[in-house]
Amino acid sequence: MEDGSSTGPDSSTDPGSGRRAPCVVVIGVSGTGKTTVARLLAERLDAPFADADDFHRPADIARMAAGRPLDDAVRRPWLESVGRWLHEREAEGAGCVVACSALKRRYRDILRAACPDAVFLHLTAGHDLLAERIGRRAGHFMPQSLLTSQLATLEPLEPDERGATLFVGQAPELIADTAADLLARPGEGPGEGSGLR
Ligand SMILES: Nc1ncnc2c1ncn2[C@@H]1O[C@H](COP(=O)(O)OP(=O)(O)OP(=O)(O)O)[C@@H](O)[C@H]1O
Ligand SMILES: O=C(O)[C@H](O)[C@@H](O)[C@H](O)[C@H](O)CO
Repeated sequence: MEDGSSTGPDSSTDPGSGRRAPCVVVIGVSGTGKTTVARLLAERLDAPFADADDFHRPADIARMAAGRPLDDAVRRPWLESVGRWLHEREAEGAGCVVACSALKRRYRDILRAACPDAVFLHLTAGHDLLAERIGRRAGHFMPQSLLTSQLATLEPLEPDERGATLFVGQAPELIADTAADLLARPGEGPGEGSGLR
């Protein structure tokens, strides 16, 4: 629609919907498939992808590999660096997808402070499915023994947090399709807990 107005959509706005390209944070405990699903979702959205594991200090990777969980103090600078990545991508306007555990509400607050429009997709599954997936995964620093601590630390999305929760029993491609669909229709989800808030 050409009306000569100077207040039309900027380069970050989907001309079809008038919405900005989303900045998505795929969250959840170890083994839920954050990296796998976030990568597929980024492809579907044609948006930049990052894995928050790549932002950890080597000493923190070594700590987790040795079976010692990170604590709030150690996670803060890591989350702030993930927040800077989100902030930069938001400024570029092409949307983005990052896989980042962001287990606690206050961790997500750090990311939201950097990127206020961030949408959180929480991937969930029960202990046994996750333990089985982590056990089968090769070449990753995260030991299965930290799953208990991850689940104990987890604070699910609260009602005022923008996002949705997806159970990960299906193939990763189907989960990414569902996520892309939810993002394309915010506010039209099938109901509390399953739609995008
Ligand atoms: N939906 C799925 N169905 C079956 N296997 C999956 C699914 N999603 C991921 N996997 C497999 O489960 C393992 C864990 O996936 P992934 O590394 O993506 O999880 P993650 O949440 O990023 O874990 P971490 O936080 O420990 O890095 C991988 O071997 C992956 O191939
Ligand atoms: O906050 C944390 O405890 C860490 O971010 C972990 O979640 C790991 O990085 C991840 O799960 C392993 O890949």
